Amino acid sequence: MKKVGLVGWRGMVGSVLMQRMREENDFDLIDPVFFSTSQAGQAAPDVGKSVSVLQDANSIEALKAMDVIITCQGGDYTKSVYSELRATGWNGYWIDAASSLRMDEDAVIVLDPVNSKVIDNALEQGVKTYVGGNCTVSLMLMALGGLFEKNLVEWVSPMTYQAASGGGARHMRELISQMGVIHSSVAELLDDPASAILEIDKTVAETIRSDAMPTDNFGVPLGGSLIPWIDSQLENGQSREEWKAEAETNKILGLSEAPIPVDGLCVRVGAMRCHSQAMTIKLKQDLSVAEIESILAGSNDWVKVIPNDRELTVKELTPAKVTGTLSVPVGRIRKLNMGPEYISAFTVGDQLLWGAAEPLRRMLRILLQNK
Ligand SMILES: NC(=O)C1=CN([C@@H]2O[C@H](COP(=O)(O)OP(=O)(O)OC[C@H]3O[C@@H](n4cnc5c(N)ncnc54)[C@H](OP(=O)(O)O)[C@@H]3O)[C@@H](O)[C@H]2O)C=CC1
Ligand SMILES: N[C@@H](CC(=O)OP(=O)(O)O)C(=O)O
Repeated sequence: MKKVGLVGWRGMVGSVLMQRMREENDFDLIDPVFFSTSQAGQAAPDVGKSVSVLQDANSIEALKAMDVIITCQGGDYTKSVYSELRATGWNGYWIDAASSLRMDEDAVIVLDPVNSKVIDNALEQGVKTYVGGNCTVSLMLMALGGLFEKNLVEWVSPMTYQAASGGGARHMRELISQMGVIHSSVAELLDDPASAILEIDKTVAETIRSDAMPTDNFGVPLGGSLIPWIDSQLENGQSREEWKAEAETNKILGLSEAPIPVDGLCVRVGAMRCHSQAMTIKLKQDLSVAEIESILAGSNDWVKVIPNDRELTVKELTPAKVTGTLSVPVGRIRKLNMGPEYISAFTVGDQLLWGAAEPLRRMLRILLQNK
């Protein structure tokens, strides 16, 4: 059995990965070794078989003994150990959730329901480094994969509504705390049916702007508001999150020589762990909505086309419905007034599942099948 080192397994993305690996009995197929940067020597998690105590995730010697390493520990960890580990001649498979290696020439971005051919090619060529894509990009491609596969997309402009979880566990906690502070500020007024709505609104606005709102993680209020910037600022005016849309989409699809333009604005909203995106798409041909829906629905087992109907849309195409599931609904598909090749679409997906953990465990499965 392959020795598989798991780093970052107790973090937020790592916990979702562990949950999925248990559900799919992945541990039956591997000899797992758990690592930690802070708890070496302590007991490893229970995965239904005997495992050693936690190993030191910074020990190159211990990492070198692995056939495969899966890490959800973050970019700083990758930067601190990856090159040193490779420099020793270690030729194992490195599977990573962090963005640091994504655009490296020697790395492939994995999203096998969309790019299994790119992955198969890379395996044949001996590529040993596989990185999960940015959550927004992976979720867009899970939804629109069929149109890309048939080379029907001239360009896409995704406008995103990204959940708090994209910032990490502390950001999720902060969002809920912010909501609690807002509610507490008007709880008595809410209990009184005769209270004036403008009084409630004024108190809420004052609370959101006040020091009572916990903002250590987001820097500004998110609850009752939104943040139209995600990640760092680039010189061309894009945010880094927006830059990833085109760069990663084309790398995932293997189109870097003739890239498809993908650009839009990324916005943080008060959802917990589902990213949503409203997309304007220019197609290369005038296709009927029925044809488009059929192409999208046929592209993988998780995409689900929601007819452009009010009742169905408000029930099926929301973070509340999708959270914690692998389903990737896409709807609001209609022709736009700009012309017959212009369509809209709206998609929702759990950014911790398809956006982070799931492509990693599936890459491990591909490796295990391959050898
Ligand atoms: N958040 C997201 O949406 C996405 C994140 N990623 C990538 O995954 C990386 C990890 O993200 P995320 O899972 O949010 O990070 P977390 O902060 O939840 O976990 C990272 C590490 O922090 C350490 N840690 C310290 N205290 C605790 C604690 N109380 N509970 C759990 N872990 C603790 C653990 O390492 P140790 O055991 O060594 O102490 C853990 O592996 C990111 O840096 C990013 O590169 C990728 C896609 C999406
Ligand atoms: N930046 C994403 C989450 C993330 O971790 O992205 P990446 O894996 O590209 O760093 C968000 O905030 O929603």
